[in-house]
Amino acid sequence: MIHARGLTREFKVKKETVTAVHGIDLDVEAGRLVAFLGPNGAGKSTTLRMLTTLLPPTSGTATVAGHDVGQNPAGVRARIGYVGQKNSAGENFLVRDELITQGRCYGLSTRDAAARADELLDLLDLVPLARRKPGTLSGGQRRRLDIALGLIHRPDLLFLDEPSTGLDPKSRADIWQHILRLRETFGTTLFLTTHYLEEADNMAERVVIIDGGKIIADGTAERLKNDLAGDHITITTSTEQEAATAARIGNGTATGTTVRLQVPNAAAALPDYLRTLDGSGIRVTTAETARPTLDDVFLALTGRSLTDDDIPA
Ligand SMILES: Nc1ncnc2c1ncn2[C@@H]1O[C@H](COP(=O)(O)OP(=O)(O)OP(=O)(O)O)[C@@H](O)[C@H]1O
Repeated sequence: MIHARGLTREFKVKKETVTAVHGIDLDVEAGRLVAFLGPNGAGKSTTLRMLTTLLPPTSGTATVAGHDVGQNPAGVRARIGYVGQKNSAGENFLVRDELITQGRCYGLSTRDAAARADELLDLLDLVPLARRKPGTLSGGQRRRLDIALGLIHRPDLLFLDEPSTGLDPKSRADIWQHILRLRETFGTTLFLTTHYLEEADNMAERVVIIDGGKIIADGTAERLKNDLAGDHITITTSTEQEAATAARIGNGTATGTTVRLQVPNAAAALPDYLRTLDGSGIRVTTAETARPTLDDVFLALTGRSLTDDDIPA
């Protein structure tokens, strides 16, 4: 569904050249749900804009939904949907009429556009709001309308830029339910950016991480966490001196009386570690194990946290 090779985009800023995206290779199979993650300025939006034909690449190629983005941008646009961060509905028409107008813009007959609008209103639980103006909808309802607008022409592939950002936790969960439902119903391939690592971890089948314009990790969240981050053991001791010794024994780090170690399998390693500490006369007051997060993956790869800059956790 997406095949990109050496995709690169440079921007000239005064006399300097900023390479926003640097030689990306990417293949996404039909029907997948892929989360595209990275810190601010990593190159996510620029990649999305190239794949959706909004921005020409400086070099490299991309075939999206069967068409080359450079040679046949109209062909690409006919087969993809794009839900940006800004609301795409206008203010003048009622919700259902917005959808019908969008369908007409894509060349559907009025009858087809109306049938499709009704199908999407139903799928996205917008039926009770069909006769309201978009300006009167809540943030979550508006986001659902944006998704419906992106789907009006039955695209094979839907790009979503931060679909859940700015919504309260309940609306975020609700948007995800709808995203999963539309995938089940239409088999649409979904490629989305998100700052919410937990959502990417729980929902996406595949996670692609970009940093400095380059893809630095690509795989299932489970595989990335197992291969690149590993589990954690955290213990506390009675004194800071004991913590320092326990950290040395376990090859970990001590902060005050807390010791943290990274191990491949924490549940298996913890009993041995506790026995060793006991043998060295160290009194452990608490012990716990934790599975890694996608942030641990990013930290292992770059030495930085994905949540360092103003990204919500
Ligand atoms: N039109 C432009 N002119 C100059 N530089 C740009 C332009 N668009 C993007 N950049 C730069 O390219 C880099 C990548 O930006 P991009 O918007 O793709 O990042 P992002 O990962 O989407 O970030 P965010 O999460 O903050 O939206 C950044 O350094 C940005 O400043």
